Amino acid sequence: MAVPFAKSHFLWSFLSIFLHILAVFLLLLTTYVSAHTFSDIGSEDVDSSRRNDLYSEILRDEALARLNELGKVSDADGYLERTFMSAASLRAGNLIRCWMEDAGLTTWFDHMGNLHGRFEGMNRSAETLLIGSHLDTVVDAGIFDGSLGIISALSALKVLKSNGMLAKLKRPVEVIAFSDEEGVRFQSTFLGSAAIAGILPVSALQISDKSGVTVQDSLKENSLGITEESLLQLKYDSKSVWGYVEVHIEQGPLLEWVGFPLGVVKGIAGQTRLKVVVKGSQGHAGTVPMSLRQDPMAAAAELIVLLERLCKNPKDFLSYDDQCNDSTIESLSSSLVCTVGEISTWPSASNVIPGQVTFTVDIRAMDDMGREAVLYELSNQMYQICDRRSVSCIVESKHDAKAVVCDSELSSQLKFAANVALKRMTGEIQDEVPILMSGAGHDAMAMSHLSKVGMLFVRCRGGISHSPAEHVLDDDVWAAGLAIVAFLETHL
Ligand SMILES: NC(=O)N[C@H](N)C(=O)O
Repeated sequence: MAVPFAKSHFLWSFLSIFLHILAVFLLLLTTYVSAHTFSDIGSEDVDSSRRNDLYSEILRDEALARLNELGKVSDADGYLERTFMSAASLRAGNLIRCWMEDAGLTTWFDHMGNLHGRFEGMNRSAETLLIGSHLDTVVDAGIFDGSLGIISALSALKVLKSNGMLAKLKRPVEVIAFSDEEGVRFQSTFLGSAAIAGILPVSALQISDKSGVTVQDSLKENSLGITEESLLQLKYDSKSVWGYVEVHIEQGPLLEWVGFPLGVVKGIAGQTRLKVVVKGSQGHAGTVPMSLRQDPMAAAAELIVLLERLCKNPKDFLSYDDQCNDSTIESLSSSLVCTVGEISTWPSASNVIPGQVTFTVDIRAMDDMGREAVLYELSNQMYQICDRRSVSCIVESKHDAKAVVCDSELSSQLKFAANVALKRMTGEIQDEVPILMSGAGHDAMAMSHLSKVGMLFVRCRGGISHSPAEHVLDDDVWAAGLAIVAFLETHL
């Protein structure tokens, strides 16, 4: 009996050892196979595991709640208006400041009313990545113009804070909420970004608004005493800046047409703003014969129609001289736009021939030479009209910015980030992110004097902007935030 027992004991021992070896082998094999498989899939698999949680609470839900909250911070009842240094602008700044701190940033207001939020990252002496947009609005504005760029940057940084990556940023990142981009109060746009870029002349401090308050006074009223010296000190050292990035709603219909939530901006049209004052002879509407009138209103009407004619048909006058070649004329014709958006008369009564009419002129084109040629022609013909009508015309330049070409490398990085964001959202490789030109002006124009600039556009409904009807889809707000997260990840 003992022998079979010993035999079976031996067999059991053998079997047990064999099973142990097999188990260890299988374990090693599984470990090897899984390790091998993950390294093959790499980041794509990380993306798919994240797909269920792409920080939608922060990048979409909270961002939208903040955009709506900010959209209620207005100087007017019943519509949105926030102009440079107004009470609502200050309230908006304080609100954004809380959100900057919530994202882990150190904050301060500078002497031009810009709000800064900065995170030093792992190397505080490395060049800083600046991200920004503006907190001011036009009159009767939508809630996305400007605000979307600030909120999406803060949401993206908050995501990095929440997943522990903020501290791993290789360079300082600074978000700037610029105090003035629209130029509604003082007509001179980019007061905030131009100061930081070092291109705001000290004379800008003496520009007055309609009630005679100067830029300097408006800052002083809000305890931001600015002097010529402190203005000059606002300029950033270009060596300390890595680049400037801005997210903005497209304000045009192209992305909607092509069915894409995000686009990369290739360049921004140059722009000129003028104030035209036409002075005539004020009189009685019932007694002054038509032949004796020096009516600035009729003159202004003729000047406005002249502007429209020049801008609709630039070929008609540009082809007469040597200022532009065929391709310049072609590119000018496709991008030239001119607008008279504001007009006022004095004394403004139905039974009085006005004594004075003041109106604004806004001219934009991708081609600076062509825009200058339009200006030249306009002023020539304008003075002939004013002479013929015996009225005086004074033209004051309020703003002039040359067209800007965005940095190609930075644009490629933004394009990559946009593609990564859209892939993370949809799980699919998307078509190429569209490349667009911007007819609207942006702080990036001023910032291009300081560093390379890049911009991402976000689709808006019907291309509508500068209107309360401005609308961006919830998921497009999310896509913009995710694109900035993906862009920041390249700085980890
Ligand atoms: N993005 C904008 O709407 N910017 C301007 N202020 C503009 O006039 O284009």
